[in-house]
Amino acid sequence: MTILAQAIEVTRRYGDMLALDRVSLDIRAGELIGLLGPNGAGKSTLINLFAGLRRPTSGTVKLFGGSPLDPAMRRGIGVTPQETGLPESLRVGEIVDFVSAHFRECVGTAELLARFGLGDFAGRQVGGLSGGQRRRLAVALAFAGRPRLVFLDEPTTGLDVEARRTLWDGIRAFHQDGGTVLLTSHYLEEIEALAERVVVVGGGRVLADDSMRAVRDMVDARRVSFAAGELPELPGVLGAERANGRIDLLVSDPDRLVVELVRSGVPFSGLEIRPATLEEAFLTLTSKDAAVSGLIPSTPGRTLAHA
Ligand SMILES: Nc1ncnc2c1ncn2[C@@H]1O[C@H](COP(=O)(O)OP(=O)(O)OP(=O)(O)O)[C@@H](O)[C@H]1O
Repeated sequence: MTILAQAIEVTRRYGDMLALDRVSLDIRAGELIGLLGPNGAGKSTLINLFAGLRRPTSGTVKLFGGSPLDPAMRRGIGVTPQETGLPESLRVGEIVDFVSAHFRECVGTAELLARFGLGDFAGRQVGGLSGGQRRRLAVALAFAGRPRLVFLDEPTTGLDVEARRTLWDGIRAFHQDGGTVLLTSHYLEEIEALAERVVVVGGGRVLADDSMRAVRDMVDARRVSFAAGELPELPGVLGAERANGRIDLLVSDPDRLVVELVRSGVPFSGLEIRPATLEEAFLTLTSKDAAVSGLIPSTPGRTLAHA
């Protein structure tokens, strides 16, 4: 499959802050990729690099085989940043016309607005739109110039359920026509609804890169926590941490773990079992401490991206 955009061993620093640390990622034609990660993980930075808005400190970023700094390459992409300021006094239709005028081919104002549920608002001033309508307009603008590749940074933050679904439909329609999308989100359900491939970033690194299904399986983990001394080898442990006298084990089958723990005869107390959050699951799975602590043998899942 054709690679449309590529990050190769990309590092980006802001002063002392390491926002991206040797990240490699290929975006192939026709993919709908969900980029998932906690605040500050480096998602926006990665989009800004692909969009030519920032340069890497080291490593290479390619867009359509060329440089993202080249306007000819950038004309093939559409971007909606996390925050957009649209002129309040312009009408919705005028803004779409203005953006479209920058591209050789465009979707057309009426069709674009209809796709994003804004068909009735072409004549309305932006100042008269609700927050959700503005956000939908900002996302629609990324598609105005018939891009091959679209980057959407948290497209649905702040939208109600109906507006979110309308926006998802617009994104899906573009994808079904062969378009390629990379979108970021904090919401697993959003990534689940849209993406086929999921890239999880944390602390500036790619922590996992796999199909939605494989990532879902990884996240279906439970955290079993208790106080104990040295542990024997226990089955099905995906990750382990020891802090403040307690041991935290990330497991897919907590019942089996507890049975084996009792069987081992190791004294323990204060047993707690709770679902692992997405963030916890990935951070624990990739925790170097778990592997080197000697607490238990650590066997990272096959889907993990290795350092
Ligand atoms: N212009 C900047 N100057 C200094 N530090 C920055 C700048 N932009 C980003 N950072 C830092 O780089 C890190 C990555 O930021 P980035 O915005 O890429 O993360 P993110 O995953 O998009 O986060 P969020 O989900 O909160 O939007 C953060 O620690 C952030 O504070």
